Amino acid sequence: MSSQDTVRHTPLSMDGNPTIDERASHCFGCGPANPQGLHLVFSTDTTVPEHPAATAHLQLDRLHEGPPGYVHGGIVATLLDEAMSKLNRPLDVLAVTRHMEVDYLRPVPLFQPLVLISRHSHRDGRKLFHQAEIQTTGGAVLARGKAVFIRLDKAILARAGFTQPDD
Ligand SMILES: CCCCCCCCCCCCCC(=O)SCCNC(=O)CCNC(=O)[C@H](O)C(C)(C)COP(=O)(O)OP(=O)(O)OC[C@H]1O[C@@H](n2cnc3c(N)ncnc32)[C@H](O)[C@@H]1OP(=O)(O)O
Repeated sequence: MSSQDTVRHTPLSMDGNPTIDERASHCFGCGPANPQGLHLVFSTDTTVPEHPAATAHLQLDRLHEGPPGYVHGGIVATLLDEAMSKLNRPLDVLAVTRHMEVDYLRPVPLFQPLVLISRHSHRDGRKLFHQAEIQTTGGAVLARGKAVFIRLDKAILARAGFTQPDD
């Protein structure tokens, strides 16, 4: 089953109980209300429910330049992180990135269509292990990321100091 998931990071079970990112819609990666954001639009694929995948198609310009003509490395990491974060909703968890590693395999070009793909690998208690790639439309892998996301609950939210912005 495939569905388009433009904004939400939060699990389906929280629908009707919007959390911070849903109310704000300013996520740099996918928030439609962020004027400087990347406005990524993902499709999530839950054909294999235990290994959901997310895909976005994008093309960047000089706003995101690092080396001349290529995407800044921090933006590359952002893209991978955002793609992996989109796996949490189909897994029905609210989670944030705890650890991420990036392999910069080839420079990522500006002004060319790119494909951003992520897939959930496995889970160990509250830890979720995800992977992501930035590819050319021909399937060449330009960058690869792996991350550990931590499932949040109310106690962790309070301990970590996450607070809700004013309405
Ligand atoms: C208000 C909030 C709203 C949230 C909205 C959600 C929307 C999301 C939007 C998404 C936007 C895009 C996404 C973003 O940008 S999310 C934004 C970026 N991320 C953050 O800001 C998270 C900051 N971190 C924290 O707040 C805390 O660390 C949390 C709360 C996550 C856990 O703090 P806590 O004190 O509870 O735990 P811990 O930190 O000691 O450790 C946790 C576990 O991790 C294991 N570990 C560590 N390293 C590794 C490693 N390399 N390989 C394998 N495992 C590793 C470690 O051993 C431990 O395991 P275990 O002991 O449990 O077995």
